[in-house]
Amino acid sequence: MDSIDLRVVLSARGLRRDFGGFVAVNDVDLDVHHARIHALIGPNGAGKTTVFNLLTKFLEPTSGRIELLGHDITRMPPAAVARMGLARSFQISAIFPHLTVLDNVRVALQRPGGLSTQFWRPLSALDRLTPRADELLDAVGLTDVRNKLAVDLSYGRKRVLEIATTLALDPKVLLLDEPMAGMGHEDVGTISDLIRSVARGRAVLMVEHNLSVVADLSDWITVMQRGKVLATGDYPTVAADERVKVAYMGMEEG
Ligand SMILES: Nc1ncnc2c1ncn2[C@@H]1O[C@H](COP(=O)(O)OP(=O)(O)OP(=O)(O)O)[C@@H](O)[C@H]1O
Repeated sequence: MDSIDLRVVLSARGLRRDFGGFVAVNDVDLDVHHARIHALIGPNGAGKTTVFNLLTKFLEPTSGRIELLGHDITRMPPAAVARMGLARSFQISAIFPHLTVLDNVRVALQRPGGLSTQFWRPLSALDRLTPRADELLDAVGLTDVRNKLAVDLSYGRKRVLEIATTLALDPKVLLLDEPMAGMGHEDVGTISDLIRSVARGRAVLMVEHNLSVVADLSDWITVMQRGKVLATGDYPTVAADERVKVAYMGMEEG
């Protein structure tokens, strides 16, 4: 097997987070591989968002260890982890609605590490970033709306723009929070294609409720329930797991 493709870029061991007496994440092990799409799924309240918050260091783990690209990041601040190559794509709130699509990407390109936007720089100072911004817009299919205000884009394309601003950081690992939330049928196809293409050069870990998208996109799946890993494997393996079927019984598919 190809050692590069199978490289573990992000891993967690024995990850735990307590809130008062409540254990939201309990002894979670996770390995995220370069150039693979890994889905984190599970019923509401399973602990998926808390795992994301722990991996990005928005929350401190109660115990356990997290490694990014072979470095222990367990006690590192979020900005340092972002600079090392871990990016999280939020929902569309992360874009500037009254800047153009191009300027949103150019602003994103001038903030290495992503967390310290330098607002005082005039936009004209961003001119040198235009070629790279155009490349990114082309890669995500937004060239035709490059000069539109972000606020005027459809919901789906706002989400694409938001992902493009995250890709401006050229992350090694991209965490996607429910990329299909609120998407219409057409947009689901567009975003799926985009996720596939961005995963060629980096690891993608996504929380997603839409199980047909998970089945279609994921190379590997971790199923959580009540804070713990219930099952892990490829889609056919976890879909055939009796414990997973029971966990999902009565739960509506996205
Ligand atoms: N800051 C907090 N304080 C107390 N409890 C919390 C906190 N954050 C999360 N929890 C609890 O931890 C559990 C896991 O929540 P989490 O949001 O991680 O689940 P989830 O799998 O992302 O759920 P959903 O699919 O509904 O988003 C829930 O019971 C939640 O109420």
